[in-house]
Amino acid sequence: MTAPLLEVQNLTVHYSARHRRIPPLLAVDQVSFTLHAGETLALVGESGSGKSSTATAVLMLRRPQGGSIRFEGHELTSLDERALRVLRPGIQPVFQDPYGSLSPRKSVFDAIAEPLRVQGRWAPRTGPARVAELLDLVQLPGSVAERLPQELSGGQCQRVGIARALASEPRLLVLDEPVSALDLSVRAGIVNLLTELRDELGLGQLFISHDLALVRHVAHRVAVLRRGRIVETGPAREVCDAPSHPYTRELLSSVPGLDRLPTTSPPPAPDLS
Ligand SMILES: Nc1ncnc2c1ncn2[C@@H]1O[C@H](COP(=O)(O)OP(=O)(O)OP(=O)(O)O)[C@@H](O)[C@H]1O
Repeated sequence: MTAPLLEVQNLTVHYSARHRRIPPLLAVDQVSFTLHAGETLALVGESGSGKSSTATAVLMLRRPQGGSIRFEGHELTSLDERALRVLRPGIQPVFQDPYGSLSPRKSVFDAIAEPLRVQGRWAPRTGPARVAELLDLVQLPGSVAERLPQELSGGQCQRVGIARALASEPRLLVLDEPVSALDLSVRAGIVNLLTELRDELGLGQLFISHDLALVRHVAHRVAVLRRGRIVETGPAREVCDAPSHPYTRELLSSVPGLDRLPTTSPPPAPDLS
């Protein structure tokens, strides 16, 4: 079996209270999981369970107070900012709010070109062609390049956010509720795009969601977080169809229409050989 793309062990995240007599809030408590290339691992749990704090630590946007995060064999928690800057392109986020993650004053072209320029991968001859290629990869017409984010629909804007993430040639995408701010009618298109990109490019995906019906559809494995701890983990279909922890059952009972979802075959397991 190949080494995991991402290996998180005993991850711990605290937030200090403003008042020093109040103990720090333990948002993530000894969380461990692995993720392979080509695999989607979903982190689910109700609001405040520690999903985004885990994502923020994996992205190294905030250093955790304890535990280990290994990405492609590098221990991220022991690296300084300079060393992290070299590895950061490999782990890219896609956030919930498609408009909020793009500058309102930058055209789609500039938004996608920016990471290429910052990472020294821009050349006048090849740069524009790479932007066109990335737009094509997220199934947007080249004509959107000159538009501003506010001239796009939410779904188109999220596709631009994904293209911008892909510009860094990541191996891991951290998807923090990537469709929950979108109209129901466009969610399936974005979810299918993410799945196609995962399979085509062999990306690992850490898929954060409170929506178990969606997770059942897109993820290979799921880890259920409750108050910062993983209470249940396993293949997504097994956890969603026959949960063993009462908290997972409670989460599932609040999913409308889960029983009406089409019983399609589960996503093929990634090749871990
Ligand atoms: N910057 C912060 N400062 C202090 N406490 C925080 C901060 N960010 C998160 N928390 C707290 O940490 C806990 C976990 O929050 P987190 O945002 O990770 O959960 P979540 O599962 O992602 O929730 P949601 O689905 O609402 O985003 C919560 O109690 C939250 O109030």
